[in-house]
Amino acid sequence: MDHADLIEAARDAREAAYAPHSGFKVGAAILSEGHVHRGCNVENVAYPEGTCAEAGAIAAMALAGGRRIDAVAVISGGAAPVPPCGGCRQKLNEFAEADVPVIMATTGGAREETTVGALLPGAFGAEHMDA
Ligand SMILES: O=c1ccn([C@H]2C[C@H](O)[C@@H](CO)O2)c(=O)[nH]1
Ligand SMILES: [Zn+2]
Repeated sequence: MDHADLIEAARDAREAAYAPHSGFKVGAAILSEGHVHRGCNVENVAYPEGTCAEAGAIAAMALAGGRRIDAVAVISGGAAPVPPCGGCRQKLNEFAEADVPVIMATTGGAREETTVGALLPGAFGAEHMDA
């Protein structure tokens, strides 16, 4: 499973996005121990209740028993690749090491790559809970 395949999985998930309020469809795919888990954004007329594609993919991973993120791909339809929102950065950090790649793509073919650690420097983690 290379990054191009993970982007294709995210592209497929994006087709299922429910985004009548923003019109902005997003798909995400997580590689976890050889398995791919996908998610799409699901909006709500009560806008804050909408959920991101990344959150959906994390939920799918957890349901399947996955507890480790090895790579993430996110795809959207705008001109520039979209990075995960702040809340999703924290959600990803729960299951990913700092060096885990995050590939951000557009349906038009643009592509950027960063890491979970670069997206959330100084993250609050379990180590901060030590008594
Ligand atoms: O990384 C992102 C950024 C935005 N969105 C969604 C949330 C909302 O439904 C729409 C516009 O913000 O895009 C995601 O799913 N993932
Ligand atoms: Zn988000």
